[in-house]
Amino acid sequence: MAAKQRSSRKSPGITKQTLKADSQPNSERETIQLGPRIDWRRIFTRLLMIIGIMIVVYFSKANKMVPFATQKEEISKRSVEIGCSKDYAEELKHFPGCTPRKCGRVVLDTLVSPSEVAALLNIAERGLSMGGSTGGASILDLHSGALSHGNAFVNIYKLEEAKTLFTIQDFKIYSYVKNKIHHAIADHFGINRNELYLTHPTFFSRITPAPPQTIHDEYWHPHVDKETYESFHYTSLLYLTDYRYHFDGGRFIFIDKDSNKTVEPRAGRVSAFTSGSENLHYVERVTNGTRYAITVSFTCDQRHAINDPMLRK
Ligand SMILES: O=C(O)CCC(=O)C(=O)O
Ligand SMILES: [Fe+2]
Repeated sequence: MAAKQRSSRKSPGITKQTLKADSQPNSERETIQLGPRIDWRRIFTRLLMIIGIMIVVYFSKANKMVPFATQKEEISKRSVEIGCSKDYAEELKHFPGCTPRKCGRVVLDTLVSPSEVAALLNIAERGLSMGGSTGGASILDLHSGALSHGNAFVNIYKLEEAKTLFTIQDFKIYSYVKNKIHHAIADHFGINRNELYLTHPTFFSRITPAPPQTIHDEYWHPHVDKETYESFHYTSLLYLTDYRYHFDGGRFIFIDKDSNKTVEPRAGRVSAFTSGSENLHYVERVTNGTRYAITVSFTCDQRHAINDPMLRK
């Protein structure tokens, strides 16, 4: 009876031979067990722990912020080359002299002078004072006239009160700086400048911490410029205010596999990069102050070229 009870309680790892041995005296029974028992529970727990550690290491690496350009340093030129994504395959056939073959990023802090930055910031402030988004992100596009206004856009050139807002000098400086950026991009990426064109949208941006009201206020989503704006081949940003002095948050972040790379806005800093998925990026939410920048965009496709803006009477 006792033996029967024991056999009904048998557990994994106990062999026929052990059961037979049950009938032996206690001291002998212990030594007769066959081989070590496999503790599956322990193995499973260890495995879970290892997987957990691997996940933590992976994500901590992916979220690690490595500065590419801090606000404090003045960088005459800093660049990094990155393998081009496949995004350009088709365009390489159509625009061989312009489509990126050498992809990457470049930061130039001395291309645009402080007085040019001051003049451009002044244009942005004047223009945006005529409108502005109810949410945190406002734009002013001098080419099309688009100006954020409440939860929508108006044409600044149709606003009576904006008729005398801009001068010829404003447009001159805007085009002059744009041309410098155009040349610098062509030089850096080794392409023919005559086959590279300014494209839409090229615009001033103003970002504040105000809560978003529409999708246009949500600038912080990771994106690829070439997907958001189809015509883009090269994106550049000219920052007009300084990270940590004029605003908090608002750093530009490249999302790379190994770690993220940050570009801290600095007045006069030009940050240019190829617009494909090799340069997935986002802008951190601005938590304090006001951030001003200009997005200056370039295409290799002449059908998407835009002209310099002109004073309208
Ligand atoms: O303002 C910036 O730093 C970047 C904005 C941006 O990513 C965009 O307009 O696509
Ligand atoms: Fe972007």
